[in-house]
Amino acid sequence: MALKSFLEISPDSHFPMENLPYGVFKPDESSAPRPGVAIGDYVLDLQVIASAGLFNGPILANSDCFHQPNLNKFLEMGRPAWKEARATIQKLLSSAEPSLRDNASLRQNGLLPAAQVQMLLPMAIGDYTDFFSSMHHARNCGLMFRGPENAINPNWFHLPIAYHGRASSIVVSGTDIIRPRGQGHPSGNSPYFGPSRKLDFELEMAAVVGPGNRLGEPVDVNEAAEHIFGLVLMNDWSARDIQAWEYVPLGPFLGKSFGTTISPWIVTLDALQPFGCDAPQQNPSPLPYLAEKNSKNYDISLEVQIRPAGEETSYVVTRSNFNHLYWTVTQQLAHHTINGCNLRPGDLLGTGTISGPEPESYGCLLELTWNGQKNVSLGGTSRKFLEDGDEVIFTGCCKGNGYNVGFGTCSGKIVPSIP
Ligand SMILES: O=C(O)/C=C/C(=O)CC(=O)CC(=O)O
Ligand SMILES: [Ca+2]
Ligand SMILES: [Mg+2]
Repeated sequence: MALKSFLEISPDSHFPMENLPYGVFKPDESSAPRPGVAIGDYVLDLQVIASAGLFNGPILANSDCFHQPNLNKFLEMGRPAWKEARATIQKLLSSAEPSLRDNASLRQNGLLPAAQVQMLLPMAIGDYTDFFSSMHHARNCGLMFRGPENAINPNWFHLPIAYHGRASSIVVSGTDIIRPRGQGHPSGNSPYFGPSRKLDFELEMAAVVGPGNRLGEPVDVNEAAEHIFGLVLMNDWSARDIQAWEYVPLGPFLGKSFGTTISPWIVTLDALQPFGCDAPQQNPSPLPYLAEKNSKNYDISLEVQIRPAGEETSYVVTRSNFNHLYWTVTQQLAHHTINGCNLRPGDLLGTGTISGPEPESYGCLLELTWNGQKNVSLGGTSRKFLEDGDEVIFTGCCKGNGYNVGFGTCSGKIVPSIP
């Protein structure tokens, strides 16, 4: 049974009372960024709510965490603060609670139509790491880049492989992506330099780090969930021609670092809790430091649409699910810290491309077109890789009984390379 708010919330909304995702926004161009929570078609301004003294629980009453231009301070406070904030906001928005419902001026200042505000990156991201945790994606990339002999390296089944990404070029949904220029090396030819000819998306999600750990003090895998505030949708834009030529032996560099897009709303692990499901059986069993008492994934349906340049209509090119990940986000986080590496509040851990087993569930054009050998159809037109003007739109949603816990969208449009 859905929780009841005094606000009218459509049953199709991604943002009912059960969700309450956090973001950062500006009410208008001239105002300062502040934290907010999405509720139906509105954004609840947490700075206004805090200034009105309505965060009156023991942890948040005297905190300035919602008077900040990003969520980092709140992320650092950890799960007790997150739980207190969620309980307070759920109560404030409920149909039975008068303090906001019956206060017209507070509603006027504190509840803004989502369509009118400008969303920003929700946190300052110090470091960004991208994992490689879908077995289907690993196998498909391996087949294309390395051949059938060693499509998946033996180490893949023993540890969550990752590379260090570039934090400075992470942008919020809606930001244009400039087609990168770089070197490619078609087989049998000399390298060329120019605009990427094989620009791709990668369907991913990412974990937002909470308190983090001190340098030299790893996080236990069974406590790793306490360090994850929530998840966002993520597009790890990838230039496949640049990547294929540069990545041996050190891994992704300029083929990935030109841009990564995340959705503006962080859906908390607390909101995702009802959608937890068993993670895949791991064979061989992981080493003890990666063995979880409770190995959990989430049932999150994911979809990618492309709106071709100059068209109003967008077309679904793939459907996948977060539960296809072989390595869980908690294993990823524990593994990241096992050598003593410190994670800090606001760090971003990409899951890796989330491909499922069927060709209709592959998470990037490289796999969907098998490196340009076939086309994906977009109504009257088709693509091997992205063209200038194409907009790529990700959505993610958990289906509850009579409600959704959704992520909204994560989108970006390709604009031409600089001349
Ligand atoms: O197989 C490779 O060499 C690399 C493939 C990727 O592009 C992987 C990557 O960015 C990680 C991921 O998204 O799973
Ligand atoms: Ca990736
Ligand atoms: Mg990227």
